[in-house]
Amino acid sequence: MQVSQHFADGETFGVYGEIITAQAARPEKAEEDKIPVTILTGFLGAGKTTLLNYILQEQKEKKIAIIENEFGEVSIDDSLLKQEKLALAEKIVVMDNGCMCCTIRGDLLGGLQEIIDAIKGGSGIDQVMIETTGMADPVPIVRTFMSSPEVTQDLRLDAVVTVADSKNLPKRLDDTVEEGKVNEAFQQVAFADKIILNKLDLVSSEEAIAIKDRIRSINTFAKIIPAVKGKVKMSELCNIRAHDICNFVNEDIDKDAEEAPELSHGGHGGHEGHGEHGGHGGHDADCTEDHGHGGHSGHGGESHGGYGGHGDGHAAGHGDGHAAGHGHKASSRHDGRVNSFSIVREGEIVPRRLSAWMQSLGQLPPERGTIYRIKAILAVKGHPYKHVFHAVMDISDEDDAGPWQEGEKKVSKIVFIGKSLDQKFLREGFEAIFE
Ligand SMILES: Nc1nc2c(ncn2[C@@H]2O[C@H](COP(=O)(O)OP(=O)(O)OP(=O)(O)O)[C@@H](O)[C@H]2O)c(=O)[nH]1
Repeated sequence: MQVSQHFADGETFGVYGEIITAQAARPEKAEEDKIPVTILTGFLGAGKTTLLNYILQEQKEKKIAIIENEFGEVSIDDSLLKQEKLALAEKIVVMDNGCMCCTIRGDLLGGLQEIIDAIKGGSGIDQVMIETTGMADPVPIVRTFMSSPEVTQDLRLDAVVTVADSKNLPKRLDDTVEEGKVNEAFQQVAFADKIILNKLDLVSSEEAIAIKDRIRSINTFAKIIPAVKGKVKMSELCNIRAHDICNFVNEDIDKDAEEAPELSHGGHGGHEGHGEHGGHGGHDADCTEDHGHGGHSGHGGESHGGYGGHGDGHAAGHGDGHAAGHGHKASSRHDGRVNSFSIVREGEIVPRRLSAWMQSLGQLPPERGTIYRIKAILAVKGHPYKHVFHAVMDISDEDDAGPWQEGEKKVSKIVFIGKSLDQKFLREGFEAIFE
């Protein structure tokens, strides 16, 4: 399905290749009236169940429904934890199928429908958590969600939250995976809107900082929350509107620059590193829609230089209106397999060029890398509103946020997360859509 966005001057643009959009199927109900859904992901044993139990036991202000999938046998420990959960949750739907990426759609839709029925039946459920045990990445869930108007009529995808094990995540990220397989730890970090850095009691403060930096190098915009035994505030997990792209306008990209001001000296692009681990594939042929990426040696940009900045720093980096692709987060020292970078650019975007560029991104040739996620706020010529764009793999959503204020600098920001991304190519492409 291709979606076009109409601008004041009558120009249109279609975006990002073949797309399933929430916008196309957007139901009438106001977003704030829908029940938020959090996808909880994380490596085996990272502490997802512990976190859920903590929330259910300690923070009872919400009535939570849980969807979880079971894989194989669970330990006695797990069973006990899950029994507790059963007693405390408002409703639990268990999906117990094998290959999640093949069966997710029907199962998940069935589970969500049960919950929607319970909501309509007056259960008072005001939060849904989907626990993704045994699953590499949340994309199939996001995809199912965003392409199912029967679900999005009543529920709204709030955030993908990943529980990371501070002790073991570094090892998992260093794992060499067989050719054609994905390193799941990278996926889980890359697709997160928020990361709960759990088990901090098991590491030194140096190790904690190192893993935080490493997470940041993979995912520029996810907020990282420190935790022990999953003790995080409910407000950190639920109703955070991380998937509400309009909410992104004032956050995310700038936040990163603020966090690392000492790194901010916008002005030069990254140099390329090399990732010997190429693509990754799915479980089987049927899974490739969600997991299949051709295996090939790739190169990934190591990012050096600060995050170009904003406010004054930004003006210094971009004031002359060209300075392509400047300013991005210093990081990605470890490898070029999965990383993120951002571009901030002042000026106005030509709608027709944006259209062509977005479409080309949707069909990025393998040698240019694989885009996992994009978040962007765009200043489009002739368009009075901030245009926001959010893509998870090939699933995208776009909308208008607030209007540009009188005298406000027209600054566009875009963040990419992906594998073996050709930064130079993407930066030049972005630069070329401006007037
Ligand atoms: N030391 C320490 N142990 C923790 C922490 N959080 C969880 N654990 C323990 O880690 C083990 C795994 O925790 P779970 O909550 O079952 O992890 P999970 O991610 O749900 O595991 P799966 O469902 O098997 O993927 C349990 O023994 C927990 O008690 C923590 O912050 N510190």
